Formats: sequence, C-alpha cells, structure tokens
Amino acid sequence: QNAAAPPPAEAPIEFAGREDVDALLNEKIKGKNKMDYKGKSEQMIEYIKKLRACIKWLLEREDANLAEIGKLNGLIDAADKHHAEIVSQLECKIQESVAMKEELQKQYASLGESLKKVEAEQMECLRSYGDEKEARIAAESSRNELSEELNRVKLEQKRLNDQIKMLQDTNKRLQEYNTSLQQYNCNLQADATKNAETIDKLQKEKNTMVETMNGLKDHSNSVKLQLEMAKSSQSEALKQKNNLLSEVEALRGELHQVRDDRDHKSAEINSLLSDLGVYKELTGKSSSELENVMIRCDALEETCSNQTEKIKTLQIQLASANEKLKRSNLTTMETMSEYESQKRMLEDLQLRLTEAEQKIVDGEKLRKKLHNTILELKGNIRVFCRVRPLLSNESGAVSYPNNGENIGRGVELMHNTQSYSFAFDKVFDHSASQEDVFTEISQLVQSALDGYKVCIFAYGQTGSGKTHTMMGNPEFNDQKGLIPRSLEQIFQTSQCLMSQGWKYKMQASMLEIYNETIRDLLATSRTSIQDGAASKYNIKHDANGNTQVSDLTIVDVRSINEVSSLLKRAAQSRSVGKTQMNEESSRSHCVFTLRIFGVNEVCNLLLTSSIHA
Ligand SMILES: Nc1ncnc2c1ncn2[C@@H]1O[C@H](COP(=O)(O)OP(=O)(O)OP(=O)(O)O)[C@@H](O)[C@H]1O
Repeated sequence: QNAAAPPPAEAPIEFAGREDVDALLNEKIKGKNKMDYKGKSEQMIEYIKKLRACIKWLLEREDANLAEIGKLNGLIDAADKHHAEIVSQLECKIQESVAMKEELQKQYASLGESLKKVEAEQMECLRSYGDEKEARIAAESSRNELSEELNRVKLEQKRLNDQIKMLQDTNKRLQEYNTSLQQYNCNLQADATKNAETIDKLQKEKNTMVETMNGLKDHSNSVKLQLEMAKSSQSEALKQKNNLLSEVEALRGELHQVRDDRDHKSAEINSLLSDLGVYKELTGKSSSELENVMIRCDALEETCSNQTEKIKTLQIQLASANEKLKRSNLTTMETMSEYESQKRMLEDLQLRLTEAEQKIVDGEKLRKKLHNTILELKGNIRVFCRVRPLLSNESGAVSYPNNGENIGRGVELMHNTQSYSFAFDKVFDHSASQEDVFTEISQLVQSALDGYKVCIFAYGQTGSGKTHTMMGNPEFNDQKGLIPRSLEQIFQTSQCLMSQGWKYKMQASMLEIYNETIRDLLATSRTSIQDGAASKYNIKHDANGNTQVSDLTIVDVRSINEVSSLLKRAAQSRSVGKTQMNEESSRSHCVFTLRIFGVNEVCNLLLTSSIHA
C-alpha cells in the first residue's frame, strides 16, 4: 500500500537568499541514535532534495543573474557608450577648459601683473601721497617758518634801515661838524699866521725902533760928548780968556789975536751952542720920539703879549679842536666800520631774504602741485548732497546710514513705506552750517587762484535751498553762502600771494537764464535787462575751452566790498525780475563768473582761470 500510494505532494522548497543556502549547507544529518541508518538516510534524501532544490534555485538564480548580467552588460555597454560620449565631451570640455584655463591663467598672470602694477602704483601713489603730504606739511611749516623769518627779516631790515639812516644822519652831522671844525681850524690857522705875521712885523718895527733908539742914544751920547768937550773947551777958552784977559794987560799984542781967537771961539761957541740947542732940541725930540716909541713899544709888547695869549688860547683851542677832530675821525672810522658791517649784514639779510623768497616760491609751487594732486585724487568732479531742515508745514523721513561704507556719504528716504538709498561724495545733513559746506569746497577755490577753472553749482527743486547754499544772506557772517565766502577767500589769498610777487586782476559778470533767455544782471540800464535786448547775448566757446557770453557787462573788481555791492546789485536786478515775472522766477538759473588773471614778475609766470558759481 505504501509503495502504491502516491507520495504526498511536497511543498516546494524555497530559498530567500544566501542565508537559507548557508543554513542548508550547515544542516547536519542526525539519526535518533547511532544505528538509526533509516532515519539518517531519509534525512539524507530530504537533504539531497533540498540540495537539488537549492541547486535549481541557484541555477535559476544564475540564469536570472546571467540575464541580469546580460541586461547589465547591455546597460553597461550603453553606459560605456554614453560614458565614451561623455568622456569625449568631457575631453572636449577638458581641452576647452584647459585652453580656457590657459587663457585664464594668462589673464590671471596678466591680471596678477597688472594687479601688482596697480598695487605698486597704488603703493607708489600712497607713498608719493604720503611723501607729498609730508613734503606739503614740511613745505607749509617751512613756508610758515619762512614767512615768520621773512617778517623777522623785514622787521630786522626795517630796524637796520632805521639804524643805517640814523647812522647816516649821525655821519652826515659828524661830517658837517668835521667840515665846520676844519673850517674853524683853517680860520684859526689863518688867524694864527696873520697874527704871527703881525707879531713879526711888530717885532721888526720894534727892532727898527730899538735900533733907531740906540742910534739916537749913540747920537745923543756923542752930542753929549761933544757938548762936554765944548763945555770943557769953553771952560778952557774961558780959562784962556781969563788968562788972556789977565794977560791982556800984559799981552796987548796978543790981545787982538786973543780977541780974534776969542771971537772965533765965541763964534765957535755960538755955533756949538746953536749945535747944542739943535742937539738939545734933537735930544728932546728923540726923547719924546723915544717915549713915543717906548709907548708904542709897550703897546706893541702888550698887543704882542695879548696876541701871544690869544695865540696860546687859540693853540689850546686848536689842540682841543684837533683832539675833537681826532675823536670825530675815530668815531667816523668806527661809524664807517659799523656802517660797513651793517651794510654787509644788510646784504647778507637781503641774500637770505632772496633765498627765503625763492624757497617760498618753490614751496608755493610744490603746494600747488600737491594741492591739485590731492584734489585730483579726491576726484575732479564731486557731487555733494545737502539736506535742508524741514519747514513747519513739511513732513518727511530722511535718515543717514551710521555703519557700512556709506557713513557720511549716504542718505535714505522713505516714500510710501518704501526706502530709497542714495550715495554721494559727501552728504551734509540738515544741521550742517554754511561754513561746513564751504570748508569742503574751499580747496577748489584755492585751485582757481592756482590757474584752474572751477565750477560750483547747485541743483535741486524749487525751495530745496540752492539760493541759500550758494548766496545765503551776505549781511550776516554765519549766513553767508558759498559765493561770498569763496570771493572773500580769493581776495584774502590773492593779498597773501602778493608777497610772492603775484598780482591779480579780477573781472566779474553775472547773468540769469530764464526760459532759455539770457539776462545781464550787472547791466546798468534797467531797460537792457528787461526789454527784448536780452536776445543779443550769445554763448561762445573757444578752442581753449573757455565759454563766453557776448555783450555781457564785465566789471573789474579790486576788493570784496566791490564784489559785495555787485552781488547786491545783481540780487536787486533779480528781484525786480521776480516781481515782474511773479511765480515763474524760481525757475531761472543764475550764473556768477569771476575771471582771474595773475602775473608773477618774480617767476615770470602768467595764469588765467575762472570760477563759475
Ligand atoms: N540749510 C538750510 N538751513 C536753513 N534754511 C534753509 C536751508 N536751505 C534752505 N533754507 C530755507 O528754505 C527756503 C528755500 O530756500 P531757497 O530759496 O534757497 O531755495 P531755492 O532752491 O533757491 O528755491 P528756488 O529754486 O525757487 O529759487 C528759504 O527760506 C531758505 O532760507
């Protein structure tokens, strides 16, 4: 029965995976005991079945795998193809990339080079900027020092000039005094010579007189001797007469002779007496003459002693005058040497002054260069925004960024809950003063004096503050706008530059453009401003980039006051226009032009520039 009976339908053995196969392979054939071969063989058969099923499953799986592999190989082939395509595309791309990379590397290298160059240039610029800044500071300080030195030198020069003048005056006075002393000395010497001559003459006269007196004395002595002799002979004769008289008696013969002798002797006596009288007279005369001579001699001696006294006094005076002369000569010499040293010092100072002036001129040139380099670095065209305070009937929301790169140069507006940001070179908020705005542009004004053309203009809607910023209220210092402040700076700086040899001439003109029509605001005749004559003005540009308006009134201005009155005149002309044209006036544009002509004869330079506002 068992053999005939069909075996029960066996449940197909299924394998889920490798674990089932491993489990099958790890199965052990165990009988109920060691001798249970039947049980073991049944288990073995079962096991073989399972193995067969497993082999089948594995074969099926292998087929499936082969099919899968075939599919996969197909897929792999397709993928390979695709891959090959992609590879070729990639290769193309890689080649392109390589080419691009090379190109980029080249560009990168050239950019690197240019970057290096730019960096080097930048470094160079920064360095030169730093150097220039330092040089500028040094130049400014040296300019200040030099101007101080110049002032000191000027003061010193003035003091020295005064001293020299004083010394020259003293010298002149001393020379005059010297001349007068010499004159006086000459006079004294002439007087002394004259006196010496007079003394000589008088001495000679005195000698002659003494000689005459001696002669007369001798003569008187001889006459006296003769008189004595005559007296003695008379007494002898008398004796003889007595003898004769006594002998008369005795000697009558001899009487006659004796009488004759006597007569003769009497005649002789008479003649001798008469001689004696003459001599006596002569002696008297001589005595009186002698007395006169003696008196004259005394007078002459007195005169002589007086003259000697005078001569002595004069000689003393002469000595003191000579002493004075010597002293004055010494003083003159000293003065002359001092004058010479002062002159040398003055020459030295003048040399230093010239050098200082040259240094100032060089410093000024450097300053100009640096100033304009700085302006160029800052940008030749700059746009500022000024926000005016809100009026009482206005509302609005304006804010300023307080971080990021736009600090101080950004402004943010709110409109219909949307925020709009703007950036400029600089933003002046509503609290900025007229001076703050001017400080920012004042360097441009300096450039105008250095020969650059400068244009400053305000742009904005009606009531935004253009007139306030540009003109302001010139009557009040803190309300003055850019135009009056610029002009003040121009005039002040041009005054300072005069010391460096610069002479400036300025010409002002002012016009208004309304509805494309030009009106001359400085025209003296009102009709020419208001009537149809306005059409005669034409705008012309020349090859040098200068723009001119024909037939416009140009006024020479020499001081800030003249410019102020011109601005007032123009404002009046404007306001007259406004009255006549009512509300449309605010749409007009006003242009103020100052032309600057500078000449420097020291450096032989000439410049023309202009400032338009
Ligand atoms: N920064 C400011 N501070 C104070 N007040 C200001 C400022 N800016 C403008 N204002 C005032 O605002 C008003 C209008 O200014 P302003 O006349 O200068 O405008 P505007 O732009 O010239 O106008 P318009 O184009 O019509 O001539 C003036 O009363 C002026 O004083």
